[in-house]
Amino acid sequence: MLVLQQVSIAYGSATVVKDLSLTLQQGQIGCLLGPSGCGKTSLLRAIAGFEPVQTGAVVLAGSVLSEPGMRVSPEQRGIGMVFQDFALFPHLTVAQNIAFGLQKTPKAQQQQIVAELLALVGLPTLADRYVHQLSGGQQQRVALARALAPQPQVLLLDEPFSGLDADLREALAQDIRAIIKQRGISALMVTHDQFEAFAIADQIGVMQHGKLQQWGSAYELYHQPANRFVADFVGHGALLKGEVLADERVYTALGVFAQTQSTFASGAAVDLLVRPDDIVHDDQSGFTAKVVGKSFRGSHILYSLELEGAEQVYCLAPSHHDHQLQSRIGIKLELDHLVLFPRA
Ligand SMILES: Nc1ncnc2c1ncn2[C@@H]1O[C@H](COP(=O)(O)OP(=O)(O)OP(=O)(O)O)[C@@H](O)[C@H]1O
Repeated sequence: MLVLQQVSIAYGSATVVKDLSLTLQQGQIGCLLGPSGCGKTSLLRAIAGFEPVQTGAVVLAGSVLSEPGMRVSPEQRGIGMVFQDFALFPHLTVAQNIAFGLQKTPKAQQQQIVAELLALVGLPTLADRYVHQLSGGQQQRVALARALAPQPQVLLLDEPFSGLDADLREALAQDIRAIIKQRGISALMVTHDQFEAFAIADQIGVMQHGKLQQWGSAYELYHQPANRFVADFVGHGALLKGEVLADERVYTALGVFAQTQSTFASGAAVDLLVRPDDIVHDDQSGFTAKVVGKSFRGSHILYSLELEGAEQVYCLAPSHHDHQLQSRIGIKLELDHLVLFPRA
């Protein structure tokens, strides 16, 4: 189990990670998501032992690896790292790259481990190739095998797919998830791409300005975002103005809805999160909206709709529901539960 307890990281006087706590259970895959510069890589580097912590502690399987003034060296942490640019050695073969961290292991055993890992990452015949003779996806598999060779307890991956094209990223993300699960180790990955995080992670952390805004499953982030930032950052959505009525139901331009919990009292001004899949096209509905934008997504079309009163929402409709720009369509808002924020 990897535990971060109120970790802060600073470069000079600039604190770039603040009081960040999270727990990654043994065997779990976590992902850190967040805008550029929010501190994701700094946090990964601190876990790996390349940066000191100013406050708090990094604890792995009950042992403190970092605290202010103390840092176990990166080689002694039992943590493997896969970098964005793969960082493979060009003058070594695939097998030599994988064996790089095994110098204290007897040769025969090294060969066995390399063969096992090459099979695991699906490259059993490429042991003698050099890096320049491999595709990007193959290089990333070799980088993964090299990081796994010393049998780390935790694997850290910093944007491991960013140099690869979209189709390959998705396939590789699935494969890497399966490989990590097969080894039973924990992994923490940094990515810019939320769909990649959804595909690979058990738990996702959303960071902003060095702070962890929420740590939860993809489902929780999407359906129960902790705050506006997470609501906006994860998935598509719009905020609809609402007023809480005397009976605590919420009045909006698309109807009146009961609060899931009575969080907001009568008279409160709120914003209701509306996801594109919450809006359903229905010509029988008493509510209509004007089509002001349209984006074809293959099986679906994402519509931007303008309501009476100029508020905008999105609607994800099956792609045979083909409506013209500027036309008016009937819609209804179908909500399982309400996600409400106090009006900004
Ligand atoms: N070695 C360093 N010295 C000084 N400042 C640094 C150093 N490394 C990073 N920073 C700063 O720390 C902040 C966090 O950077 P970090 O690389 O951790 O963010 P990130 O979320 O990984 O960003 P990106 O998604 O763009 O890679 C940024 O403001 C960055 O400029």
